[in-house]
This record gives sequence, structure tokens and C-alpha cells, in this order.
Amino acid sequence: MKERLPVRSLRLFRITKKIGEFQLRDISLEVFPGEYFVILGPTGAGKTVLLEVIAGMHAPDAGEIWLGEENITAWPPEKRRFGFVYQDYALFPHLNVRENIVFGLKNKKLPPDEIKRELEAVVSLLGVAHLLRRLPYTLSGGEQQRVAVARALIMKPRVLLLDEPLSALDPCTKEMLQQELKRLHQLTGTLIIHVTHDFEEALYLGERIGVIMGGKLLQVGSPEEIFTRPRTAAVARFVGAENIYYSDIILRGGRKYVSLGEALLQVETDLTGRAGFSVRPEQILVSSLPQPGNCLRGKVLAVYPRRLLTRVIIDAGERLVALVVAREDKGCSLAPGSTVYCTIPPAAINVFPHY
Ligand SMILES: Nc1ncnc2c1ncn2[C@@H]1O[C@H](COP(=O)(O)OP(=O)(O)OP(=O)(O)O)[C@@H](O)[C@H]1O
Repeated sequence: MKERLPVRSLRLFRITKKIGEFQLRDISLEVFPGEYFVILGPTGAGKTVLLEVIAGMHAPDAGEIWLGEENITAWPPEKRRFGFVYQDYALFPHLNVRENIVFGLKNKKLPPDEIKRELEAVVSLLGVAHLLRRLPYTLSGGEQQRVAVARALIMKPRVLLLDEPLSALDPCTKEMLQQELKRLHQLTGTLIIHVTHDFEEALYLGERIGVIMGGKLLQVGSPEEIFTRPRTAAVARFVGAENIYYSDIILRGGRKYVSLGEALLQVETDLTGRAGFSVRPEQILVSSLPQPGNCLRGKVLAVYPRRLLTRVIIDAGERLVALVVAREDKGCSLAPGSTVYCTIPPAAINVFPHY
């Protein structure tokens, strides 16, 4: 597994693709050499279509795809030498694990001793030596996933495309295989594009994340940026910043404020004019007494206890959702109807442009 093709960046320029009623719209993106890039989006967002356009299975209607200095837009999939791991793994059912993994190398007519060497390398990397004689239907989901990744990696792909590779697995296996994928990426340095609708998975694996919705790439950034600084209401909602509002930005005494209900909240932003803003529920401090800073008086509407956090719905002029650590609400009644105070630090208010 050592000698690899030079790792190059993958660039998409203004890719458009219509399939049936659906359209990928004007997608531009650069994925850096050796990067682990996650495409995150809800069901039907166009993640698979985008991955298939990158793989060369669909020709774009407009736009270009570049690998390093080469325009590969018109290249067929086999010339691209990209690996593709499907959501359902798509192993050949009549071939055993060994035959599945070496299938591509056999097709390339590599000498048997070279195939054996490559097989041993990839099998030890994925820990599937004990499965080599088994047929796919006898494997667990996690084992099938490892075999599918081994089958893709043995071809030394220039780019490895993973289409929701963990979505069919139970939470424990999923977590273990997430760690495996991270380790494989560190060992091989392969440029990986991983598609998922699972935000936790994107946070754990992605060096950068691209959020796609309705065929549009809405935001690209580090997990931290996507999580704390969504730039549209749609991305904010998708990443769980449930409190989303619109306001004029008000300048007073050299400070900027947004209005929420009757209150003014100080914000840290360069924007002016009309704007949107979002607050994550876990960033709201709920207390029985007023606190200094951005503090709103409200009435508890409903309380939903969860495992470690309690979800509290509050009427503070606008509907607010707060997640409260159970231990921290001692002394503060969260019963419906009680009065509470909600403190929101200025840095926890994400202000985004209003289009
Ligand atoms: N061959 C096709 N013909 C017509 N419509 C298609 C075709 N392939 C995909 N679509 C449509 O394109 C849209 C995007 O599909 P895609 O599979 O890319 O979504 P996704 O983001 O991968 O969703 P999921 O997370 O559910 O897999 C969907 O509305 C789908 O029905």
C-alpha cells in the first residue's frame, strides 16, 4: 500500500446537473490534497448525485471538474481511478471476500504475486483476514463495510468517495468504524469525500464540512464554523441551532444590538441593516434571578426531560428553546408557568446576513 499516486486537489467549478425534477445548482468546491471532506445534508439534498457526478457516473450539464492540473470533466469513471463505497456496500454476492477485494486488480491483469502482496497489505489494514473465505451474505453490516472499503483501497484510488458508509450500522459499530475510517485516512493520506446526513459523524470525521440542501452547497467550513457560525437559517436549523430570528441591527453607544421580543441583545458582528441570528439551545443559561448582560425574562411553557439535559420551551416575547443540564437547574423551578431568566452571552449569538 506504500507507493501511491501523487495526491492532488479536486476542484469543482459551477457544476450543474438536472436529473428528473432534481437539480444540482452551481456547485463550486475545492477539496485539498489528502483532506477528509464531509458532504452533509438532509435526505434528498443531492449528496449521492453530487458524488456520482464527481465519480464520472453522470456528466454535468455545465461546469468543470479538475484533478490537480487536469480537467477530468469528460473522463469516464475508470480513467479517474476514484474509489466508490456505496451505502449498501454493493459487494458481489457470488464472490467470497477475497475475490471481492481482488476483483479490480484481477481485471487489470496484475501478476498473481503482486495481487497477493496488495491483498495482504489491505487485509491487514482493515483487519479482515479471518473473513477472506466468507460470502457477503454471511457478513455483518460492519464486516461488509470493511470489505467494501478494502475493495476500494486496494485500487489505490486518487480519491475515495464514501456514500453514507455507516448509515446501516448500529450506534456502537458505527462509532468503532468512524474511528477506523479516521485511522485509515491518517495512514493512507487518501483524499476522502464522505457523504452523510449525520451531523455527529460529520463533526467527528470532517476536516471540513460542506452543507448541501436542495441541490445547493450552502456553506463550507471547519466543523467548528458550521456548528457555531451557520451563515443561513437553513444551515442553522439543520445543525440544531433551534432559536432563529430576524432583526434590524441597532447601533447604540458604539455597540450593536438585535431585538428579541421586547428586549435588546448585544451582539458581536460586522454586519449592519437587517440580519438573521441564531442561538444554540445549550448556550442559553436559565436561572431564577436576573443575571448581568443579555438577559430575558420569560415564562416556562413546557419541559421535556431527556437523558442528561432537560429541554425547556420558554416564552420570552418570542419562543426560546434551552437545553439545561439537570444538575444546574437546582433552585430554579422549571415547572410550566414559572418565571425564569434566560442569559445569552453576546458571543453565543450567531448573526448572519438576511437575503
Ligand atoms: N435517476 C434519477 N432520476 C430521477 N430523480 C433522481 C434520480 N436520482 C436521484 N434523483 C432525485 O434527486 C434527488 C437527490 O437524490 P440523492 O440520492 O442525491 O439525495 P441524497 O442527498 O443522497 O439523499 P439520501 O440521504 O436520502 O440518500 C432526490 O429527490 C432523488 O429522488
